[in-house]
Amino acid sequence: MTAFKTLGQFIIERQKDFPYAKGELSRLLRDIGIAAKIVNREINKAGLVDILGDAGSSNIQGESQKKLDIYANEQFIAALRSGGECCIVVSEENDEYLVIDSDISKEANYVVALDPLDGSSNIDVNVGVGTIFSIYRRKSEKGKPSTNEDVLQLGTEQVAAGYVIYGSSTMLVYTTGKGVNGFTLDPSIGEFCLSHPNMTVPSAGTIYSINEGNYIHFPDGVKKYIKYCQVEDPDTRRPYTSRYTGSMVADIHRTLIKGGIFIYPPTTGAKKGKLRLIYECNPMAYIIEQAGGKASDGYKRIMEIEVKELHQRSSIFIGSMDMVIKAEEFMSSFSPKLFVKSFEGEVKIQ
Ligand SMILES: O=P(O)(O)OC[C@H]1O[C@](O)(COP(=O)(O)O)[C@@H](O)[C@@H]1O
Ligand SMILES: [Mg+2]
Ligand SMILES: [Mg+2]
Repeated sequence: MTAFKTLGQFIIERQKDFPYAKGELSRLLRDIGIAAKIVNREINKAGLVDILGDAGSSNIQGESQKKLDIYANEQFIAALRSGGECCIVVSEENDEYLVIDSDISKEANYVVALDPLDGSSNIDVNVGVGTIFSIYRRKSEKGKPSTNEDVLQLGTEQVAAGYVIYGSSTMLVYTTGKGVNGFTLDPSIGEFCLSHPNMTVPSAGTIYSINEGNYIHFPDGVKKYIKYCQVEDPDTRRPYTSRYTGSMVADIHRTLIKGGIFIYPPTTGAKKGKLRLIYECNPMAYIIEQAGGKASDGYKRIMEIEVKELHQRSSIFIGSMDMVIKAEEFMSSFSPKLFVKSFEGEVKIQ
């Protein structure tokens, strides 16, 4: 019987990659793993406990919050608070950033950005959902008040990022800038075990993932790229197949393993796309880049996009290197940046 390395063992072992490490990041990743297990337990019995459906409140983005959004948010914040390695939390479900004011956290080094429950529209229908996290070092001095500088950092400043997918099995996938590793939760021992070491995304794939229901609102570059994916051409293994779950975590996880491209473009209703830069696009971009793939807004590298607001949105083209490059070519040919700037007006002309 193969003895699998647990997440805890792996984290400690990998600490040697960071000569000056004092174990803070290791403990922080441990805390995230604990919260993921607690949320997983509730998701697994969602239909039996009062955790499905709307919470009756909405977040700053005007989205109605699901009970599981709130529950997951509370569990992750509680685990980060009791673990003591996190001083600030940015969450999709909190309008402002949260300063963790416990004594031990005042001396903490790390800022955590969270999408506590990703794929909320799929909760009640038992389709895979997830949690996304991103970790930064604080910029403000320890013990001093936190500032916007702490939370509005470029994606390139991430020290770690990851996601949990609550699917047919529950997995935690993360990077600290030295490759990507995946751990599967073994419910019989309550441990995440290393099941997918050194994950890499194939440079080419045959799957494209986009909500085609918004087709008429897409910029020409995206419309043309979709047409390109659907053309018969065996040499380039086209037509590609279409897969879209409505949960970014599930679509990115499939893309990481099988290759492909996931696109959430600007639309007339959302000129900057829908997904949030700090706790959805940047962490996923870090993981996919660390796995050998690419992530941009159709023009610019996601992790170099200036962060001005907590819940700032960005369009995203992410996945296999060759496919993202091809999609970017279509964007620059048919939706040059200037064009997109005045996108709303153009729709009427198209
Ligand atoms: O229904 P749409 O517009 O295609 O949007 C689906 C996208 O929205 C999201 O559900 C947004 O995330 P949240 O569920 O965390 O708000 C993504 O997971 C998913 O990729
Ligand atoms: Mg999300
Ligand atoms: Mg969410």
